[in-house]
Amino acid sequence: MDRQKALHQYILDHIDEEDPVLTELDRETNLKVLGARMISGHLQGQVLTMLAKMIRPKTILELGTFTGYSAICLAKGLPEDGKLITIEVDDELEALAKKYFEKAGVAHLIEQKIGAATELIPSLDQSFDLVFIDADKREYVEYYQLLIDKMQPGAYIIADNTLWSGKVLDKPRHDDGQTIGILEFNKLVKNDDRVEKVILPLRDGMTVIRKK
Ligand SMILES: C[S@@+](CC[C@H](N)C(=O)[O-])C[C@H]1O[C@@H](n2cnc3c(N)ncnc32)[C@H](O)[C@@H]1O
Repeated sequence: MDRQKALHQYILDHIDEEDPVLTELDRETNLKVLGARMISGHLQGQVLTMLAKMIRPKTILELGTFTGYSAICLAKGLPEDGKLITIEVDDELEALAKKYFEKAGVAHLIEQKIGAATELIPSLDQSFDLVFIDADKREYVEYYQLLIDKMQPGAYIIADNTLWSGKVLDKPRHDDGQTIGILEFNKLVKNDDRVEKVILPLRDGMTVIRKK
């Protein structure tokens, strides 16, 4: 085992164990769903739960449900009267995610919406204490622009994959819309004086943004 992998294993050995329901969800996702590597996984999931418990949101919006792993982790930080709305464009994932929301005992806290995030966000007539952006990398800038004005001071956005496998360091090919999207998003956030921001070098990079 190389040193990086050994350290990762050391971390896993010294944090809380994964909820067995999440282990089962991870396994079923890997067996049945294309693109299973997109799932958050134990370390990132645990960080999301911890951040949600620290931020203590009453309302959470997630863009990019996939099979529901991160939604469950975030919902664990909600109070009993809290609510998480999660948006996913692929309707074939809805039933699997719902099954695990029920198994994890958080279904009553979660509302699933099926459709494109940019079309659904404007129809949401509430503000959110925490937003987790994890949908189409080409659209991160648009998601941010649709959401940031509606957010209250002290509200947070967490954006996933902001280091994009290190591709942020290289000049992107002109047809690589995802890398271009992430680069533009990172630049926009860096230059936006309305927010405080930090990039956590966790997994594929996670930016934590706080509205001032
Ligand atoms: C990286 S995965 C999300 C992983 C999930 N948050 C987790 O941690 O398990 C991205 C998801 O966003 C969805 N997606 C892509 N474009 C979208 C869009 N325009 N609107 C809503 N969802 C979208 C994809 O279908 C995919 O399921």
